[in-house]
Amino acid sequence: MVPPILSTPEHYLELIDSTDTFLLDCDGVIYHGPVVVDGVREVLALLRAKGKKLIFVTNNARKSRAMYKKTFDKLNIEVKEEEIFGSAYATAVYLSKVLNFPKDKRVYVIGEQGIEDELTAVGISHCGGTDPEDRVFIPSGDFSLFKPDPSIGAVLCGFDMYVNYKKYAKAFSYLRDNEGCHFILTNQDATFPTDGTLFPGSGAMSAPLVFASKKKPTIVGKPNTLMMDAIIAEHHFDPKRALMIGDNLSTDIEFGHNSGVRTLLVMAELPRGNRYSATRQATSCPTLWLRVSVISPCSRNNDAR
Ligand SMILES: O=C(O)[C@H](O)[C@H](O)COP(=O)(O)O
Ligand SMILES: [Mg+2]
Repeated sequence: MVPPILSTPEHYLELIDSTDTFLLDCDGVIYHGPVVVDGVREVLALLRAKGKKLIFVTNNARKSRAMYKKTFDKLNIEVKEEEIFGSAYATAVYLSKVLNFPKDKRVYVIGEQGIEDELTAVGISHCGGTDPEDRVFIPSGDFSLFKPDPSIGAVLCGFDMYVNYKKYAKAFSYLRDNEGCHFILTNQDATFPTDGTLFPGSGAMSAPLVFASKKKPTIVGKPNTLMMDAIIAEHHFDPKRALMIGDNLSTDIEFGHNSGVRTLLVMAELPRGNRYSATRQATSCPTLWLRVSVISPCSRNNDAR
């Protein structure tokens, strides 16, 4: 039986032997911004040598799977494109395979290239996103720009460093006027770990739209099981012999618990020496030491919430 805190090599080997599929979070586990966590390459090589299935599960919707593949190559981390499962890809799969999004409708995107590329890849028409027309400030008080567009069948919001009032007002008007317009978030992370600290995440970018529209969005990414359903449909693994490794209690660890998958929480030493709680995400410190707690779904039932 794997103990809750792993402290000996035998504990780690027992954990590895009891797991066929490793679901690995990216930001805060594999890397912190441009810095690869110490020891990651060696651990991934060990798991591959033992014939383990590796799936890289990120809520970060800025990149498509192809873009992530280029990132991993640049960081000299061996990953196949089909092993990458980002929230942009999962959302495109959800729109095409679950919603059967109509071909004569378009998705209005608040987000970046990753979302646009994944929607295009599944044949879904979209607008907004990186369109320079929307990456502008409008003359204060000029609302003449906002015309109805019945072709919009969904508003999709993800990480967008160019978010602005024009984008929010367009998205809001489609949610307000278009009957049955879907409201979807790739994910709702509060913060994003990079550059030695935390910055506003996707959830902080979609919050104004959620607040103004008073609509409850469908959220595809972790901790929601929509993402796990899509991963299992593609990779066919046994959740009971899988392990979700993450740095964020409210996304990664909750994701494992919601899906009946054991979880492994990694934490990080802060540059200033005191330890992060994982809910605030690990930070830039490149050397993560694994003070690991393995929480299995069954033990979760006994956990005090
Ligand atoms: O704000 C976001 O989108 C997320 O914080 C961020 O990208 C998390 O990525 P993950 O830890 O799931 O790889
Ligand atoms: Mg993370």
